[in-house]
Amino acid sequence: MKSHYDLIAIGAGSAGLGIAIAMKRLGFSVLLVDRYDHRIGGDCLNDGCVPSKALIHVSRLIHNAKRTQPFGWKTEGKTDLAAVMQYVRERQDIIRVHENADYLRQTEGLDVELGTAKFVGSQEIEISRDNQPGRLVSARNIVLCTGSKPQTLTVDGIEQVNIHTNETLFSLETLPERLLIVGSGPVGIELGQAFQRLGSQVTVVGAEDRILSKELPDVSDILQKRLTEEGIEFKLSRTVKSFPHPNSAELVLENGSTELVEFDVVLVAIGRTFNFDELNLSAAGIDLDDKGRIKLNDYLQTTNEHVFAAGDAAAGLPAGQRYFSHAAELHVSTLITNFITPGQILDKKLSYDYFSWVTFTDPEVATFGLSEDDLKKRTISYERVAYDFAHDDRAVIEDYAYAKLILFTEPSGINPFGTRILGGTMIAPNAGELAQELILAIQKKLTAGDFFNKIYPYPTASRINKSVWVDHISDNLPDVVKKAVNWLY
Ligand SMILES: Cc1cc2nc3c(=O)[nH]c(=O)nc-3n(C[C@H](O)[C@H](O)[C@H](O)COP(=O)(O)OP(=O)(O)OC[C@H]3O[C@@H](n4cnc5c(N)ncnc54)[C@H](O)[C@@H]3O)c2cc1C
Ligand SMILES: NC(=O)c1ccc[n+]([C@@H]2O[C@H](COP(=O)([O-])OP(=O)(O)OC[C@H]3O[C@@H](n4cnc5c(N)ncnc54)[C@H](O)[C@@H]3O)[C@@H](O)[C@H]2O)c1
Repeated sequence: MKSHYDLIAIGAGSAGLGIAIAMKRLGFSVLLVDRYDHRIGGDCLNDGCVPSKALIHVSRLIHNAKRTQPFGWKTEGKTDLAAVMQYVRERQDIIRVHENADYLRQTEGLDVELGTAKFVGSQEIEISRDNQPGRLVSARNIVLCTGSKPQTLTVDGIEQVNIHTNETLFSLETLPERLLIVGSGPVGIELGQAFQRLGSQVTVVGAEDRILSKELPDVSDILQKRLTEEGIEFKLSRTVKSFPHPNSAELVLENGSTELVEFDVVLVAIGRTFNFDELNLSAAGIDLDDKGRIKLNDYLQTTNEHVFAAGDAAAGLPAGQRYFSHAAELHVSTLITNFITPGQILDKKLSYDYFSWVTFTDPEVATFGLSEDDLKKRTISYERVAYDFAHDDRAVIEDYAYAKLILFTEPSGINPFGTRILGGTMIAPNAGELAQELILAIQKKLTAGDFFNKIYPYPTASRINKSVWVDHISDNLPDVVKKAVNWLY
């Protein structure tokens, strides 16, 4: 193996794999480093997106089977969690066939080194295993793709509790009767619904007064109501004060009063922290900010001009933090564009203006483009257009009339057909798929007229993307336009 590369990627998760493979395919010499072969694929493959979505898939099958009872079917039985986790592992193994060191070496032609990387100079790292002195390698540019790990909960009595994070949860073999989830963000809520559907009694404790606090309150309210109907108990505006007993948690409310909840297993899902401790960042002149994130400029560059960050490790971006596999994809494409663009003046700044994400609950929540907060901060004029699926035939047929689409659009003006979408949120079954057309519309600056003129097969669920405009345009047609068409008739 070489000792100097065009690029070294530290960490082989979504970010590291993405940049290493793309740069190698472009003809650069690339070294990809991760601690162990089985960590290749990072959080997403090993203990994030893939296992959680596989678990959600099985839990949905079980839930849907139970819903056939009113039509004469009898469904009974108990979830065999060992079999469910076996299914999860099998899905991971299928993906792992092309996410492992041998495959990457042989098929992608990458140099892959297994070991822990630490900086020993501004463009030089040492890769060691088992704390033994390791190999020294340098590169023109180094990209930190070291990801994130779960925040730990530090309260009295925690050592006596059967406690898990997303890193250990998927090795459970027996379904907990009572699962206490601390944290009401996407990890807690997605996995909470999955375990409730598998048969656990789930209680969610959240510090804030609503679940999924990064979403609009309208949306989190609808979701919370539906999850409550499925049997999840919510203990919001509360934190865990202590675990006085291996099976009970003392919760503290905002007014200082306390209450006890009983459980068998705890899942902690209270956000993310970073893997910077072993990297010896100071040896390369890489500074952290006061929140422990790597200081970055808009071009994902650290305080060392040859070192960049991507993926969860890039939480210190001026544009804000986004912990998603596809945020890593966006970081990678921005970095590569800038690496191969002549002259810094043409470099692309990282922007989340067209970014989107999906929370894979049932119903799903899809959020895209500029948020209402972004619009207010940037003093951009907008209108809030809300559409209830109660008026949509497909939603009536398939019993999701509770669903909702909220768009932030340009003000209608004299020609409502020319209005464009700026951002929005949808809560509905398959919202993640339904919203893709809206996301493309934002990116390609499509107008209300483009949707209006499209004929959607009846009764496709995506007709909603037109219906919202039909109602909005009808409501906002200026009198002068009505007079003109009446005259023309
Ligand atoms: C339960 C859960 C569900 C999720 N679901 C989704 C989802 O549905 N969709 C979505 O988009 N996102 C989802 N995410 C988020 C997503 O998993 C992460 O944003 C993504 O995996 C981050 O990728 P990354 O490459 O930045 O980091 P990681 O995947 O964490 O990879 C970092 C790698 O760096 C290695 N590393 C760290 N330090 C060193 C070092 N010093 N030397 C060598 N190697 C090192 C680690 O071993 C690791 O393999 C989910 C997260 C969780 C926890
Ligand atoms: N579908 C997806 O794309 C998906 C799914 C899961 C996770 N993720 C990513 O993973 C990241 C991490 O998710 P997460 O849910 O762990 O974190 P999060 O930061 O999004 O949410 C954590 C929640 O826990 C609460 N909390 C913090 N400390 C607490 C305490 N002591 N007691 C009670 N509540 C407490 C916070 O107020 C917050 O609401 C997310 O930001 C998301 O980007 C994405």
